[in-house]
Amino acid sequence: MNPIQTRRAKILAISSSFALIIYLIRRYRRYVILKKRQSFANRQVTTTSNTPSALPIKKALNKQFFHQLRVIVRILIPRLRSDSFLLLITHLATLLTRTFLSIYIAHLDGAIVKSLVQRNARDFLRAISIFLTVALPASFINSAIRFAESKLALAFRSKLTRYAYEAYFRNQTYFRVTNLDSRLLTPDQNLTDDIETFTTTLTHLFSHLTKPFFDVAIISWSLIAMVRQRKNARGLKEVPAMLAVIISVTFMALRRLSPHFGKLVSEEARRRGVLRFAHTRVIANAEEIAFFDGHEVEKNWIFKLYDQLREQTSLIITKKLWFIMLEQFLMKYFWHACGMVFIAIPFLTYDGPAETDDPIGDPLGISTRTEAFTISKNLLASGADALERIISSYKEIAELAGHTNRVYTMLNVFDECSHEHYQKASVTTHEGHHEHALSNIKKKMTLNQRAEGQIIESERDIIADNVPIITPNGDIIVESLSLTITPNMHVLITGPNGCGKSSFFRIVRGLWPIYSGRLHRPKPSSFFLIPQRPYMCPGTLRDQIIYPHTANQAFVDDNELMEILNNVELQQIVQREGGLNAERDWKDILSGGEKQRLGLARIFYHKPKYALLDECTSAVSIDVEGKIYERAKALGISLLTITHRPSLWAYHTHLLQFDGDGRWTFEVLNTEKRLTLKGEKERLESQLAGVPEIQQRLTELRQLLGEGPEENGQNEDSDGD
Ligand SMILES: Nc1ncnc2c1ncn2[C@@H]1O[C@H](COP(=O)(O)OP(=O)(O)OP(=O)(O)O)[C@@H](O)[C@H]1O
Repeated sequence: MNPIQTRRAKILAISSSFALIIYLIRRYRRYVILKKRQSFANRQVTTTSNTPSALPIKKALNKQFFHQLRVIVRILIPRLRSDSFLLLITHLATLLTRTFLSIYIAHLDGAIVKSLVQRNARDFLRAISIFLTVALPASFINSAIRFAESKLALAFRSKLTRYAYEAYFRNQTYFRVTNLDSRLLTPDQNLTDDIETFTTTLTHLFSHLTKPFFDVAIISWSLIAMVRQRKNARGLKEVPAMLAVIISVTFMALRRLSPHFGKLVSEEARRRGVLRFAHTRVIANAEEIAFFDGHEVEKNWIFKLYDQLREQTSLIITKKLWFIMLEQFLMKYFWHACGMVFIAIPFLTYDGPAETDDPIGDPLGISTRTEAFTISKNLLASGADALERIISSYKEIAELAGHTNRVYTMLNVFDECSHEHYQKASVTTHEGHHEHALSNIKKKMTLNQRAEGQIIESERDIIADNVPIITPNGDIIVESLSLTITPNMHVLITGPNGCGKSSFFRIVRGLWPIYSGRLHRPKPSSFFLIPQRPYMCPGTLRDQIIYPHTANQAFVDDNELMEILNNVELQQIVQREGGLNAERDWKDILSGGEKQRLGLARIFYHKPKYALLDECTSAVSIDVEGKIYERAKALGISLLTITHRPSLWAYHTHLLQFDGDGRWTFEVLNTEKRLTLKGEKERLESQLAGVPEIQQRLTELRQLLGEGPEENGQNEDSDGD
């Protein structure tokens, strides 16, 4: 190296180190500021809104992102011999083959140009035929890359979906995430859209990053090999350092100016989920909305949600406009100019002998130079393209961080809910005001407290020992409940609305956690709940009766099924609907009373120890209701009934009464006495109901007779005198 070159290299090294130090200092200052802001924000947030969009993307892109990605990748590729790993290797192989083919084609292109400059028709035809021969496998490889990418995305999606569904349906997690936890607003969207978007983005990014890395490595090696051949050209040795500086400057500029795409797309996905949820609600409640002509309310709400989504999408599009412009300027035009300068260096600084293998046809070596130029230009263009993809994938990585966070949060919430660790935010309005104003609820438990009550499996009895009834929001409905229910009891449960009757069932069945005390109860299959609106599952009439069994698990034949339908006076629908194997949309084609009777048919099929009947005969006529109760009792099923109908009192032996203020009584039910008391109460009520009208008439009569309000007695007295 001559002294000028040495000085130049020193200046370059010092300035690069200086730039690096300044960059590191600025990054550190930025990190400190961000940390301060974050801790301040944490102090401000009172609710536990753990939605992925609330996470700062810078944080998500660092340690947290890599941790989350590692956890998910272990699910995607559980073993080296799994199908997803084999597909990954196939995908890598196609990408690598494509890179080698690109280099080969760049050289072939150079040979074609050289033969043209030399006016050598034979070489030209030979190069063209090789080009066409190579085009065939090259086209296949191009298509194979997409094929392998799509197959890999599908394999990843299937693995993750299977894993998530298993977790979702384990330990009643599907109930817990929506009822006992508030971290996932729309688990349906997490399970479908989010998984799909995540796996597609991941595989796309994988090929978008892997191929450019191969390209850069192999093209650099190719270019270096070409540089080595040009021993007489000056200024080529500085090219790698100059390249490094240009690439770092571009990367730093883009990173600094890049909007927070991860946070932006995560928020967009959240808003999309909320919009879809609103549509689902309209479909589920279409009949009620149509009855009230309430579509204006729904329409306005859905438009509002759509506008919020549109605003977010529009924001992303606008941010992308300026960012892509910057990207294009730096990586297309600026790099192109730099590339041309680098290519020009060996041509302009060459001072060796004439480069030609054909001193007669091309004494100045023009064809060789043109060939070298074409190859270098093609290689540099491919290299620049690869680098552009690596750098521009920064925003895709940021987006991937957003999707990763959503999927990871979903899996984490599923896992925690299945282990009874819940996080529930207090209910707030959009403005952030607390909405809870239940007048009859006296106390509120600290949210997110661990459920420390004991559940002990008993042989037959239900024994509650100081068990509180606490809603998932932390409202204490009953502070302590202690009672014993044995299978020969039939318990009537009454009390005002919202006093905790249905909640008692949820506690007994184990849907809500028990925060203290002890609950002895038989195994869950000993209970069968029939709600006011029984769930009609998809499938045949037979499936409705034996739910949740499937046809394969059914343990009764058709005659017995007809007998069961007879018990609920519903045998006529078999013929009407076309047999036990008829498939219908049962939710829509049956009347309210028929659905309730079909629901009740299930207890005659399953014959549980305890039937939990939650106002499930409100649409059934009183005589049929009575028959059903008698038949169920004859089968030895213990009935726990929530009802407001006195007609059902006669079928029960005990009464559990809540007063709505947290107090309760449990006693033997004396139906006759109770009916007498009720009759007397109703008589007095009807007498009292007439009193205001009598008083009103009396006032009118006094006015007509010209008597003052207090004159009545006195006047009569004076008349008499
Ligand atoms: N999933 C839930 N999350 C939070 N609070 C709930 C939930 N379900 C019910 N609650 C609250 O628990 C209280 C008791 O509800 P429950 O359903 O037990 O009432 P109920 O006595 O059966 O009333 P009704 O006669 O109207 O059916 C109510 O204040 C209700 O708002």
